[in-house]
Amino acid sequence: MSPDGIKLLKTPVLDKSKWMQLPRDVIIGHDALMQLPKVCEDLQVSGSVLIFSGKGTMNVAGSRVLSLVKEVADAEVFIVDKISPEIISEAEEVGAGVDVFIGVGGGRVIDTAKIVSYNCCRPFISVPTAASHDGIASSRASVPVKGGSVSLEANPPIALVADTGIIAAAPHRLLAAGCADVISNYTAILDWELSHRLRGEPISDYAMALSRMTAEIISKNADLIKPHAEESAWTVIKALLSSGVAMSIAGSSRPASGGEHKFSHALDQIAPGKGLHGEQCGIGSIITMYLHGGDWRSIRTSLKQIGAPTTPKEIGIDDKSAAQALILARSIRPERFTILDMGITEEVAEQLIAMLYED
Ligand SMILES: NC(=O)C1=CN([C@@H]2O[C@H](COP(=O)(O)OP(=O)(O)OC[C@H]3O[C@@H](n4cnc5c(N)ncnc54)[C@H](O)[C@@H]3O)[C@@H](O)[C@H]2O)C=CC1
Ligand SMILES: O=C(CO)COP(=O)(O)O
Ligand SMILES: [Zn+2]
Repeated sequence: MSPDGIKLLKTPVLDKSKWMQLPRDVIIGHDALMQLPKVCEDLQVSGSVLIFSGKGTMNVAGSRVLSLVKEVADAEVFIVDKISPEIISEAEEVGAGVDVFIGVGGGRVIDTAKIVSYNCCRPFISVPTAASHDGIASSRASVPVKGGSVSLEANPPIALVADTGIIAAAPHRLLAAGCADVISNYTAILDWELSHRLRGEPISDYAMALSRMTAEIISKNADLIKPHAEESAWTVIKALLSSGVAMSIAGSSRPASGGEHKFSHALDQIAPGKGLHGEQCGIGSIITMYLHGGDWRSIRTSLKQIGAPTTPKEIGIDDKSAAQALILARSIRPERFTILDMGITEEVAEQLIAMLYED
């Protein structure tokens, strides 16, 4: 039985075999970056290292990572200014023959490092500079493609090095987005259960339980998530790690990505560069929780307490575009069945967006 008492169909176990990959070394804390040479030693990293970083995150942490890694190996830098299949191919050419990859930055940098590492069959180390997304330790990489987005199998990091000093110093908007990405697990799970009931899609009770528990921890502690506090960075990083592990257990992003994520991917098409991934997922989650008949107001309250946006207007997106994204969502990854795939008319989409502004 599922926690809500619903009888769930099980996949036959006899012919089942599963390979889960999880991070080996996890270092979270103040000045964790300084542990990098030791981590490299522990993992027997020597030879050549390619560091992926962004233009901004190079200054935040990339340069320090470069000099620390140079103590134990030859290291070069590849700057990732966006994630795309073309950039990934280019990075793979540069990375051919490299022993280890390190991703230092936000979600796009880390996903690039992760997918290149997988395609080059070499390990990667994740060094998030912000707690803005739950891909810091997952085994999936999200890549935008023409007309949508794909979730690709990738290497989870062999090590996660999360420096809470750096993460706490990042703009609060990024931390709040990470919390929203995790809170949206509530509706991702509801969508997964819906697809299980309607389509017979296999589910994982463990991945669901871990994902739900992670969302609960962030929601319950919403009033304790404060800007630029290292304790808050700790709490959120642990949640992002555990949400990533849920994805690795499931072997897909299903426990952490449902209709609210399809809505976010649709917004990336309709209004690119406005909201952060987690912010968009949080707004989507209020809507899909309403459609599931759940407590959408409490999702909204938690997001507000944390300082995450709850309306399209707050992220510079007009309501009409947001309503269009609710409709477009079903054409993104149609194989991922969610509540947004059940048919939403233009009129209903507009009403759902208007609801976000209600007291
Ligand atoms: N693979 C997975 O399982 C998952 C992947 N994702 C993907 O991750 C991406 C979203 O990640 P985000 O980090 O929100 O976006 P992002 O990588 O675009 O970063 C957002 C912005 O924050 C900046 N930034 C990062 N650290 C900073 C710091 N310390 N100080 C100042 N600025 C800093 C970046 O330079 C960038 O401008 C999306 O592409 C999404 O699809 C999201 C969740 C899970
Ligand atoms: O963002 C994710 C989980 O938070 C997973 O990404 P996808 O929506 O690309 O599968
Ligand atoms: Zn997400």
